[in-house]
Amino acid sequence: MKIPFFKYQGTGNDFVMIDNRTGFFPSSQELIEKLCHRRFGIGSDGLILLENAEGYDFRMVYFNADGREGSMCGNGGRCAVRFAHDLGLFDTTTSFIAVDGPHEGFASEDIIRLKMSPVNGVERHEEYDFMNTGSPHYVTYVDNIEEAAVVEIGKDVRYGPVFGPMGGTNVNFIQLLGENHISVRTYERGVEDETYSCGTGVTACVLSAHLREGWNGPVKVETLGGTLQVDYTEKSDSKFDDVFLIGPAVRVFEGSANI
Ligand SMILES: N[C@H](CCC[C@H](N)C(=O)O)C(=O)O
Repeated sequence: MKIPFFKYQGTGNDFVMIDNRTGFFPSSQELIEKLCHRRFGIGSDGLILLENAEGYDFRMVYFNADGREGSMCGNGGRCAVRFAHDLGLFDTTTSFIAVDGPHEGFASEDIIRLKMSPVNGVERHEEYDFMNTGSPHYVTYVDNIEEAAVVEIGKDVRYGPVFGPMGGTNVNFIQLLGENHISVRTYERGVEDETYSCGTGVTACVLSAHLREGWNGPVKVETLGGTLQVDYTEKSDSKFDDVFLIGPAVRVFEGSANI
C-alpha cells in the first residue's frame, strides 16, 4: 500500500502530515514509529493526521515519533494550520479541534499564529517551574544555553522520581538574552531527544519568564531552528489566556510511502 504524505516544519520541528479526511490511514503505533524513523522511514519528530470534525474546519491528531498519541503540539498545530490553508480549507482564520480542545489559527504568507489553550496555573519552585500548555513542561534557567546538557538532564528529569511516575514531562532550558528576549532548548518526551524547537515548550518558557522577570508580551524566543514569538494575557495570578504562538510553518516536500 502507498501512503501519500506531506512533510512540514515549523522552526525545525518537523512532521509527517497526512490528509486523513477519508479515514484511509491504517493507524498503528508500529507504522507511525516507522514512518517517523530517520533511517528506516521519512524522518520526523511526529506525525499528524488532519481529519474531519463536526463544527470545526478540521481535527488535528498528533503522534510523537515513538508512535504514541501525544498531548498538544504547538509547532505541529501551526504546521496543521498551514496544511489546512494549503488544502484550501480556509482563507485567513480557522478553528480546529485537537486533543487539548479547540484552537484558532491565523495564516499569512510567512507566519502562522496559533491560539493555545488557556494555562490554568504554574507550579513554582526555586529551581524550576512546571505547567501544562497543552503538554507538560518543566522549565529551568541556565547561564550559557550552548553548554546545557539538554539530553542528559532532560532524561534525568523526564524519567526521575517526580515526573517519571506521572507519565514524564518535556524539559526546557532558558537563557535570558535581554528584555522580552530568551533562548530555549528542549528535551522532548516521546521523541526522547532534543528537538530543534518545541512550541508548547517555548510557550511555557515565556510564561515562566513573565512570572520571574515581570515582562509583558510579546516575547521573542530563539530556538535551534529559528525564532518564535509568544503573546499572552495574565488573567489572574499564574493563569493565562489569549496565549498565541507565532512563527513560520512551511511545507518542505511531498511523497508517498510504501508500507
Ligand atoms: N513538539 C511539540 C510538543 C510535543 C509534546 C510531546 N513531546 C508530548 O509531550 O507528548 C510542540 O511543538 O509543542
